[in-house]
Amino acid sequence: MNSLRARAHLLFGRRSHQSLAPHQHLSPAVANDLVISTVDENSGIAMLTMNRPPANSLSMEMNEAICDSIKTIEANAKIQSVILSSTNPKIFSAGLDVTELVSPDKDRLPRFWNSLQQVYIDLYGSRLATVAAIQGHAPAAGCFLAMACDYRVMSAGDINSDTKKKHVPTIGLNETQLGIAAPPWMGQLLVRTVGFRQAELALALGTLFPPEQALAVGLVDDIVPHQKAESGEDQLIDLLPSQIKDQALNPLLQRAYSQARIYAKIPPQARVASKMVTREEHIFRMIAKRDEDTQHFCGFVTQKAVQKNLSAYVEALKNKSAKK
Ligand SMILES: CCCCCCCCCCCC/C=C/CC(=O)SCCNC(=O)CCNC(=O)[C@H](O)C(C)(C)COP(=O)(O)OP(=O)(O)OC[C@H]1O[C@@H](n2cnc3c(N)ncnc32)[C@H](O)[C@@H]1OP(=O)(O)O
Repeated sequence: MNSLRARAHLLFGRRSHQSLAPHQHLSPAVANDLVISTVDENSGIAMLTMNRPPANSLSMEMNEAICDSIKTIEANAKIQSVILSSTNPKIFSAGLDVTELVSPDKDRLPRFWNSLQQVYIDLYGSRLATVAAIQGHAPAAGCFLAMACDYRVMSAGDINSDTKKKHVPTIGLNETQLGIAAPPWMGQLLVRTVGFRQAELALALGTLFPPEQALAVGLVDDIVPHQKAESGEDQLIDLLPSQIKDQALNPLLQRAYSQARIYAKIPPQARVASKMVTREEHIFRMIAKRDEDTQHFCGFVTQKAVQKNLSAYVEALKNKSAKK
């Protein structure tokens, strides 16, 4: 147990981040614009709210802001749990910023990929208990963010009171639909989350699961109907950043908060040591294979056929948005 604790300290206590990250960090002020951090030392709970309109897509700067925010919260010994949420009520994260992938700058592309690897190392390997509050869509790397957390709660969707249209969020690794493959470590994370056969099917087909199906395969742990709650807790209200202060009666955030509180009450050494049991080898593998992974990614993405698919995909995204 002692040696396990020592190793837990090595991996989760000291930040691997500082010694490993081959990328520049943003100043906290900039990072705070992209990811808003709020903390409540009394409850031991923090909230990281992604705030990169329009879709919280993951640019290099966004990845760096996520890592910086985790690092800052981890440095506060009073905090044990963190909720990962979004200022956009319809999109948790649209995954990688696809504009990073099309006609990429050859110097930036590997740094961009390193920044995503760092999110894996820092979020999946965090000493904090992490709860994803998935209000809206979470495709591809958006799904990865959720899977890298310890617990996932997802909104069942809602009905627009004006148009009466139903909004149903979806989650999954849809890369094949873009003509690309999920990186091996992201695909393996899906295998560990939903099991081999479900992952094999979902990866090949690029399945985006609506909430009920996501729950059925184990991609999320809980789904929450949208009906507004009758009352909110003061502690949650205090934790919400001003951009989403009006969400105190949102049952999804309330559910995420209650789960964060459950985690915060578990003795941290025991919680962190048990988190290591399932995650340590995968974090170390990423660290060991980081350069190889970056080379594969850059080689794959810059292929002519892949660039053609990605360009067409970005064009279709823009056209879709313009038609609204
Ligand atoms: C040994 C073997 C080695 C093998 C090596 C293999 C290595 C693998 C290499 C490849 C790995 C690549 C990994 C990729 C992972 C990813 O994350 S790729 C990104 C995938 N994301 C998506 O497909 C999501 C695309 N977006 C949507 O589907 C929708 O936007 C939405 C469902 C999220 C939301 O829909 P809606 O609410 O209707 O909004 P929209 O009008 O569509 O979008 C609003 C706005 O946001 C912009 N946007 C959306 N998504 C992105 C994005 N991902 N990146 C950048 N921008 C995005 C969209 O263009 C609109 O913008 P404007 O209003 O036009 O400004």
